Amino acid sequence: MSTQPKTMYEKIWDSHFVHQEEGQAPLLYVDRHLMHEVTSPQAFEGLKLSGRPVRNKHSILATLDHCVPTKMLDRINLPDPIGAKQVATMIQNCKENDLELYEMDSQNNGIIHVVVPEHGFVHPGMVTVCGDSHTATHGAFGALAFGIGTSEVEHVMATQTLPQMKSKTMLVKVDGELSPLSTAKDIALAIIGKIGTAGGNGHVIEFGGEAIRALSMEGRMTLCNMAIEGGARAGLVAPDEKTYAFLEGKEYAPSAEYWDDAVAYWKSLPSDDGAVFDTVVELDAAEIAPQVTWGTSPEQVVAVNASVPAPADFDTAGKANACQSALDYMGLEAGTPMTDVKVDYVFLGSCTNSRLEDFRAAAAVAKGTKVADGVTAIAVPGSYQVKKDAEAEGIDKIFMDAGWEWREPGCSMCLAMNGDQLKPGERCASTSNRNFEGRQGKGGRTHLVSPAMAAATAAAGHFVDIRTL
Ligand SMILES: CC(C)[C@H](C(=O)O)[C@@H](O)C(=O)O
Ligand code: SF4
Repeated sequence: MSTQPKTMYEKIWDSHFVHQEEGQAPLLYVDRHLMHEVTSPQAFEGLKLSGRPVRNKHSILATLDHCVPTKMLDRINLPDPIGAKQVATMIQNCKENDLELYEMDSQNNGIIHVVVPEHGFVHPGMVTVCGDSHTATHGAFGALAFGIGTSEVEHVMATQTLPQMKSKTMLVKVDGELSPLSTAKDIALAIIGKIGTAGGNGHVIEFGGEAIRALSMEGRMTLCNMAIEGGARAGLVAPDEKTYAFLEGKEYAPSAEYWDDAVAYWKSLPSDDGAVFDTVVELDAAEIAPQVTWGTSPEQVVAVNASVPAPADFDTAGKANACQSALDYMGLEAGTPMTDVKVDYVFLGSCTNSRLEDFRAAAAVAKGTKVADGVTAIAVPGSYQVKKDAEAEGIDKIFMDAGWEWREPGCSMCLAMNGDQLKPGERCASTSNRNFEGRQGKGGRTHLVSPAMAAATAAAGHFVDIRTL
């Protein structure tokens, strides 16, 4: 019997396909359902109105992250009434449905895409959904993980399935060796710079190649987190020894009794030799310099030693116009070296770059420095676990000695929903994933960078080519 070689996406798809009604989207089985306070209230409401119970409460893990202030006193008494309502509603909904929720004062609390891996909740081969676009993060484990809308959240809660059209497959192959000062964040930005924010439309991306295999699990999470910014439905990295080692012993990982069977199954998941992808993109890791975005879309990105581009540098009228409007919004002049661009704020955090590895990389650069005059720098761990681990290594002290603020976990200044935000016109070096207009506060200007780049920027007051430090 000859079997057609399959991609990892096709294998996960086939093993989760439940049914397809004539003329309708296929139904996929959902293994894991992640939740936060912003996108679930109407779903619970709908479920209640239709008198349906949650089908499998063990498939759900919830946290509070988006509306959560990162200053301790504000967490005790939430200053924003809308955020307070979302938080209270989430607590109530989880109580009523007997769901596990990492409340604000729990040592498990943090950003959903940071706490879920910490507990080993998502395993290779699982279909994982959440009412949040950065669910793609969990593709780092070789899980098919993607964001869904609120009505779909209700559908999954009620049925444990999701109507879903099959995506095309894209292989992004990054071979060669990354320079020690470039990171997974730089790979992600370089890929988006190459394919554009619509480049992955309609596709699930599998990241492969030597440079991806060489990444830590944290690095793979950073990369998959940003797959969505390249337009893809999801990002995937094949599971390997690093994946198994990361999961082993974690609370929701398979127990010792089932471990060998689980690993044997996970080993069957990587794309077969000869599997055909609809699209293939190749990059050379050695050519990826530390990146910094200059515009209002993640594809508007350059190497830190380059200059702000001009509309004439782009080959389509659409891109030239987008360049001009980005320059206007960002208050930048074409031709300015990126390293001359001064910042007011530095944000180290978000589900892209707020894990221990990110804090170590930033602390290595921040150590012995002082935040430049006029700059505010905040370090926001992705979870209490990260905070605790970082503090055990003295990382909090390194940042505070350098004049940074050391905060409680949450989405924080990744998006302006919790009190952490820029004032109009302020410019920020940010380790998050989106630099859209107003993303970090109305009129705020965001430049996306890696953690080490953020730390160097805080000390200098302007962007720095960390390769010259
Ligand atoms: C609030 C939520 C729906 C949103 C998302 O889907 O990504 C947020 O997490 C973001 O990063 O913009
Ligand atoms: S940290 Fe940012 S990108 Fe991640 S879930 Fe929160 S708001 Fe979304």
